[in-house]
Amino acid sequence: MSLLSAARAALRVYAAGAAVIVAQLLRRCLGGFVEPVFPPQPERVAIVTGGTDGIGYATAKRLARLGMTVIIAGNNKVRAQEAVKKIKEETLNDKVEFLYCNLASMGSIQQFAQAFKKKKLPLHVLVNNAGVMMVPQRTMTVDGFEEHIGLNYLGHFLLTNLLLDALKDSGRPGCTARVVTVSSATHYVGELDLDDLHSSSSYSPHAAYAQSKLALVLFSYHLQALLDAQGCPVTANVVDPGVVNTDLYRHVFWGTRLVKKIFGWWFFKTPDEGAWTSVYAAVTPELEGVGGRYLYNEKETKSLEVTYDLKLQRQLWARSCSMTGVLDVTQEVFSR
Ligand SMILES: NC(=O)c1ccc[n+]([C@@H]2O[C@H](COP(=O)([O-])OP(=O)(O)OC[C@H]3O[C@@H](n4cnc5c(N)ncnc54)[C@H](O)[C@@H]3O)[C@@H](O)[C@H]2O)c1
Repeated sequence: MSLLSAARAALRVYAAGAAVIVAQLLRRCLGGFVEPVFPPQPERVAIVTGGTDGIGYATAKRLARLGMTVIIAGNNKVRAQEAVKKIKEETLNDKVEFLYCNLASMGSIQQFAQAFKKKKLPLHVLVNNAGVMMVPQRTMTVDGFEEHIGLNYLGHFLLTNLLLDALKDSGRPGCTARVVTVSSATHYVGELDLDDLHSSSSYSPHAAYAQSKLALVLFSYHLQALLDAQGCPVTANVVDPGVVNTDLYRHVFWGTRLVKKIFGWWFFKTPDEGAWTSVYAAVTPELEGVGGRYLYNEKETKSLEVTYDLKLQRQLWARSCSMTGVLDVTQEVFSR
């Protein structure tokens, strides 16, 4: 990627963020964000990736408050112990635990899935939330994938596929299991380079992040199409949390970090507000049996036009299967 294209990618990502911030500011001025109310979910089990911090922590806490059994999947044991203790204390729900899962390692994801299955628990909700943003230097995962596409996208692709049988076994018509995947408004400015998903020819942290978030939208839509074709009681939706005051911004330009520090309380959503759409997708009766939607501020909205391109969805799915060793059943399922 030339210097010019990298600058263009950065400008596009910042413009996407700025547009969301203006919309959030307007909403704050016009009455703010109204906390949604959800029904209790005492019998249901959820996994939340990246549930130790930020939006994931707020999501895990809200699900625990609704009475769910919550498993936090993450790669930071110390943060996880604190998070589990705090959630238990604040929600008075003891059914919260941590299971180690480094999404930047396919081996670790496989071990996580095995450890979860050993527990013989059902699985009703999988929240694919963890992520990294704008890592300055091109960094590789354990398996040699560029970190944004490897962790944010391929990690969740593999995890979801490994847990799909548990979700299918736990869902029932009228009470479907749900896959909730956290994307971002940056997907609107993302470009998918199927010939160079790992940015090996040149690297832009902004383009790499936006690409990973675009891939997650395409993934969710194709997953829903496969689930529909198989008649499975599982839905897959994708959520956009808005611009949220978390540590995700640790790598952004220092000027942006300064603005966030001073005005974050006003411009940004709180992590709790940022979690509402994930929780909505995970539990609201309004979405019973409804999948393949892009959700923002607890409402359906349109994602980038190219995300509805069925051929691109299939191509990305096939490429992801070959990179992660997942069996691609697309052809078989659609030719039945
Ligand atoms: N904060 C925002 O404004 C914003 C906007 C749009 C989308 N998002 C998305 O929301 C999600 C949560 O982000 P956040 O803002 O809460 O950021 P955060 O940095 O507070 O949390 C990210 C979480 O991901 C986990 N994680 C990172 N690397 C991991 C790995 N290798 N294995 C397992 N877990 C790992 C971290 O431990 C942490 O719990 C991300 O997918 C992000 O892209 C955030």
